[in-house]
Amino acid sequence: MCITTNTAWKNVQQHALEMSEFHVRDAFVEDSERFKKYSIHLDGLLFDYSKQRITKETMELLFELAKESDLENWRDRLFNGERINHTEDRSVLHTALRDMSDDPIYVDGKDIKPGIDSVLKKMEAFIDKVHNGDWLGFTGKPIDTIVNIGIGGSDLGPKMLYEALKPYHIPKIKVCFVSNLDGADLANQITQIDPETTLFTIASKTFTTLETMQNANTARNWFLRHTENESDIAKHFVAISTNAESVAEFGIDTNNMFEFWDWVGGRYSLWSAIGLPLALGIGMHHFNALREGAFDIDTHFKTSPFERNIPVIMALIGIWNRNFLGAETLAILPYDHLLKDLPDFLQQLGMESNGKSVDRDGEEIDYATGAVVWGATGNNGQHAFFQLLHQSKTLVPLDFIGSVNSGYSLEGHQQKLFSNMAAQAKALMCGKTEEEVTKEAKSQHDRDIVPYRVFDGNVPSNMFLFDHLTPHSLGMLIALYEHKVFVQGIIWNLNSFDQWGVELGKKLANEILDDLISDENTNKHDSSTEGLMNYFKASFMDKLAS
Ligand SMILES: O=P(O)(O)OC[C@H]1O[C@](O)(CO)[C@@H](O)[C@@H]1O
Repeated sequence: MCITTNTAWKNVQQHALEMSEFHVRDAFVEDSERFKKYSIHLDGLLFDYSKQRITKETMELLFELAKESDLENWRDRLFNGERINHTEDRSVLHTALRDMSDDPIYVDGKDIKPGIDSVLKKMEAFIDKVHNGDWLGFTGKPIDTIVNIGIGGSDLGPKMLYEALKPYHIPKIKVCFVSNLDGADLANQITQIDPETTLFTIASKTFTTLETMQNANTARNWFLRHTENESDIAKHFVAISTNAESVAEFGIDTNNMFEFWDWVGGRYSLWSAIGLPLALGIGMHHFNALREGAFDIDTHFKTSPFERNIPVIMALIGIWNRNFLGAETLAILPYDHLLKDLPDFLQQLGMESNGKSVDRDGEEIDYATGAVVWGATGNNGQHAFFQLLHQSKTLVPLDFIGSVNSGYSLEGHQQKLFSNMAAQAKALMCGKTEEEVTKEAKSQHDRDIVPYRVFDGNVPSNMFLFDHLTPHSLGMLIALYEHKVFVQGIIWNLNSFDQWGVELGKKLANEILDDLISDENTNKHDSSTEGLMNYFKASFMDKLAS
């Protein structure tokens, strides 16, 4: 099935040509109701998409596109646990992990809800023990530091949320995250922790990931340098995985393993036991509030008509910008310091899911898919990269994310922060015409530099404005993006839940490592790689020798 030959796709394409002269600034002048028409208020969240380059007709055509892709049916298949991740032959059921209803959810004829509940209960009991000081380290001291070792989906979500929920931190527990294979990451953490009071959570769906296994082994060796008794590992290492066999092989008692399942994708796993370090850091009740926020969005996604369905609208606007206006990237700009790691999290979610070039049927596609997702806290970005957003010829759609109220009460900050976010969105939309700049000129110099001060504007943005940043609202936010990515995958006719593109590099890294540590020159690789390896070998040996 080639989606670009479908009627709905062609209609949007034709419409995009007709929209070439459209400017959002003018659309607001022509329609005083525009903000109201293109914003949705849902449970403490204002989603405003009025600054997108869209009209009523654009949205109607995009909704048609969604219908033509059979989205409703795919949505049901997702929630019902069908094996829609066909290349890995798996269901995709992260939504089951936060399902607060009493309804069963079946995989292979078996209700998975009791298993989910049992792991949640195990997490809760464990967290209680740690928080109450009943889980003791090898010298009898209670645990006060958690070090999570994991990477990708086994790191980014819990880490981002732990930072984002700083006002909710349990004061006596500190949670750190180690992900990078570079020894600098673990080494820096190790200098700050006490083996007697530290608990390592080794988080890996597969329990084979090179980075995580290397860091976990190094952590275990470091720990064993402080105790003679190997059985003390049980008091300081727990595992979060789907792979009990490898966990046992590593030396962690499987009683200290928090299980999850192959129907949870890595980048969608924070709702599972992968959330354990987060729940240890903020408390199980706040972790549950996060799950509830996501469940509310699942319900919204399942039941709202497309015209009022936030993730569907987010997805369609993303497709409009990517495929019909030619935008190659999407910038995520949190105007909330605590959300500084959100762009990294959304980067994996969007790019690992939809960075594909064959469709569900394995056919090469001729249209653009996942945008490059990037970003940083908006206020800092203003003084770094916003120049390009305002005045270059590259179109960069933006998602602004902020909250009305802050978890901190420093006077004067919050209103100024909001003013900056609103000002940037406005400047990017309205721009500044030559006429306006000329009118303001007071001197000959001012008149000479008019062209440098003109802004085209018309830069499309979404605004996500929360009343408060809470576990519940963050659960909503993440679920919105998850479903957005899902909808886009359906319209692009992709499998959003595999990630074969990361395999080749992993395999080659192992091959290169084998050759790097061998004394012989194998000359197996291309000459560029050989050149690099030889340079590394020579310099590395020199260092060891010196
Ligand atoms: O949890 P694991 O199995 O260690 O995998 C970590 C990450 O590695 C990836 O497989 C990509 O390399 C991600 O999809 C995943 O989140």
